[in-house]
Amino acid sequence: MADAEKTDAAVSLKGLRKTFGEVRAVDDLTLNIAPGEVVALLGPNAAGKTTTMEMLLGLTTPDSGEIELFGRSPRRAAADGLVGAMLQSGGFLGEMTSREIVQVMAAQYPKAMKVDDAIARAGVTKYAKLKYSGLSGGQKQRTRFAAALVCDPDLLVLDEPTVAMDVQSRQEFWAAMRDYTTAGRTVVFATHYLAEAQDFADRVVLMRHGKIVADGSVDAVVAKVDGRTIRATVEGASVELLNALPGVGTAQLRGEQAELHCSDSDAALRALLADHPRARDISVTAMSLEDAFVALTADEPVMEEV
Ligand SMILES: Nc1ncnc2c1ncn2[C@@H]1O[C@H](COP(=O)(O)OP(=O)(O)OP(=O)(O)O)[C@@H](O)[C@H]1O
Repeated sequence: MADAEKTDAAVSLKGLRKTFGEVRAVDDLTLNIAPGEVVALLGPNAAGKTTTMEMLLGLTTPDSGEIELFGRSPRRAAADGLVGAMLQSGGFLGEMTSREIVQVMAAQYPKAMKVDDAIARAGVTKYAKLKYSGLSGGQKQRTRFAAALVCDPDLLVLDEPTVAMDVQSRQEFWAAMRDYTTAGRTVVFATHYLAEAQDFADRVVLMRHGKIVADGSVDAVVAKVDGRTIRATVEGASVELLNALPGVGTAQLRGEQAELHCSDSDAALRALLADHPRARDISVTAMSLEDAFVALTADEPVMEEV
């Protein structure tokens, strides 16, 4: 990205590296996020998502590289109330009520929103007077959300925000987030729920081994992986032979259920039917975000036989 554009970025990460002993958690990562973008950080376990977010927030120091949030250092941006965060690590004092927790956060910022507004937006009102230690996992998550929101930040950083929430809580959470982002705020969130990325993010950044392997809209990321998926019930097939079919990239076989990720699904289907004329329940589908995720983050071609 050009320098002129970079200074306008909500988030600018340049050449970030972080190692823990032998592990390269984040490996030369460069990423610019414009104000108003909602970005999902995706990747398998240990891809480096949390480490990236912790560096972005100034909680971990990179070995090398540069970080700017709205043209400021992460600590300056946080002190100025520009950033709200909801992380997996760290907790609150169990003896405090949700309301007290949000109040304490609000007291740190001169331009914080009203405590009751943050509590209402995060859906905490009903149990705001209960002690944090007695809350369910999902209620704790919502309290953290209220605490992140109360400084009325321009940038929200959320690490697996809905992890302990039930389906209804999750829906309410994303509805609250939509309200928040319609005002043009920037959000970076990590999730293992690809549907959340699909429904909510303008842009997905897919990480693997500390590097970015795909970056763009869901459609653009899915389009990075050629082809379609053929699913069929096939008797007497072997995964090696399915993998050897023309047009097949990777094949999985679970019992008689074959799943072929294809670069040329027409050629693959013709060959499959030639070899297995009794193949049945055949479907051919375009790649999903999940297919693209697997294809782009797998260490080895997926070859499973059960
Ligand atoms: N404080 C630490 N000490 C040692 N190793 C660490 C530390 N923090 C992270 N790592 C390692 O760095 C790598 C990246 O971890 P990170 O938590 O950033 O991944 P992640 O993508 O957030 O994973 P997950 O989806 O499981 O939350 C992992 O191999 C992890 O074990």
